[in-house]
Amino acid sequence: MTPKSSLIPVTLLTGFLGSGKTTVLSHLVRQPELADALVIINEFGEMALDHLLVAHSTENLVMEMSSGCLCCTIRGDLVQTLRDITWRFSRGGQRQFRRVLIETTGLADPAPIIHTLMTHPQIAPKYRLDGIVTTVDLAAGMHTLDSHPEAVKQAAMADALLLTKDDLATDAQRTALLRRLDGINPAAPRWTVSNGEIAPAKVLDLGLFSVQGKAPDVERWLREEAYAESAPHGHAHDGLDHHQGHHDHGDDDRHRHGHAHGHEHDGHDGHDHHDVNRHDDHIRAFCFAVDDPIPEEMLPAWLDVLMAFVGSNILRVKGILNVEGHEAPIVVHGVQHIFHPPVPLPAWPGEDRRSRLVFITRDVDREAIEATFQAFRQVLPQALERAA
Ligand SMILES: Nc1nc2c(ncn2[C@@H]2O[C@H](COP(=O)(O)OP(=O)(O)OP(=O)(O)O)[C@@H](O)[C@H]2O)c(=O)[nH]1
Repeated sequence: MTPKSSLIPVTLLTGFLGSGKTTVLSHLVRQPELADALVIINEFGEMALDHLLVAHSTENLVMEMSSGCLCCTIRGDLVQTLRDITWRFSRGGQRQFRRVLIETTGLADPAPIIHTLMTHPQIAPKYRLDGIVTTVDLAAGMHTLDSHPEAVKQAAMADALLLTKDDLATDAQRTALLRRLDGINPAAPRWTVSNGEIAPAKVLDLGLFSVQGKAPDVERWLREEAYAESAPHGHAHDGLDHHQGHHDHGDDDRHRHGHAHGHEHDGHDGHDHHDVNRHDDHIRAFCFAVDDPIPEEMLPAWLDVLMAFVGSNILRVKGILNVEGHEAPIVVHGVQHIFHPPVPLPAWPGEDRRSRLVFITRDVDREAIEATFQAFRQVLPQALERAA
């Protein structure tokens, strides 16, 4: 099997129509860190004029023009392109790029593209998803999220959020949007981006594995603390720790968006943290931890049932698991009903040996997920005993 770190990392740049993807891309491709990147623009319908800007700045560019059914053709074209580029962009048998950046059409649901990367028999063995980067327009974002569920999904699935057009946003727009993003995606770092200017390091190597083969940074990847409740919560008697919902805003620079208002002042302005779902985005973000090691036979059974019944509404799940009989942790990562094969890590990243899973779902509450977990935990030993 190819080691994870040697697969070609793919960054997905998504965001609603006009939210600033191409502007970000035009900036990124000019940076030396991206000299070894191949850019695929997955455009639907008419080519936007501003894409020519990108085309002038790099030779490593593939334009895909799709028409037909949005999700089917985009997926098919992408498979074709990802298959072809390894020989199209090779010289003397050497591949001329080390990473891929895909700009998706603003209307696309990112899930099918991610599934292709994770499961397609010719793609999954060569590529790995490095991260989903989503642009959100600070001025028009609220309206877009209200009107387009796919834009909510793009924001919910992101590993990093790029907040664009700060110069056009009023304080009220900015505050309202940031608060809404707290509910949709509390863990993704947010960066304010003016006219596309973003440091490549903020959008690359967002996955567990880096191009340089560095040790995986599980804490940064999981960001479990971002899901912690603002009010302290006692340790639950059922062996699960419950965290739901909201940013602690940290004291790192992940939220450095250049404004002291709003985002940092949550909880002091009359809104409590339950308010974050008031727009009825149906999005839930939560984490739960399990104290005791999980029986090995329980894990696939539980995940299978969960995925079968609510998989399409589990937008993202990431976890580090303590599995019985394993010294080191096992990492899992899923998008909707598709799970990456579990990856064993060489060692625990810190003292905390609990299993921790973070979920971003649509209309699936923490309680439902925990109830299935508890049910499996109680029923499985009995079932195994009976079968013996
Ligand atoms: N004022 C302002 N305009 C911006 C900024 N970033 C991008 N724009 C403008 O917003 C418009 C849309 O930006 P694009 O980068 O084309 O957006 P896109 O998401 O690629 O759009 P589609 O390809 O249509 O999905 C362009 O006219 C940009 O010049 C910004 O920070 N401030």
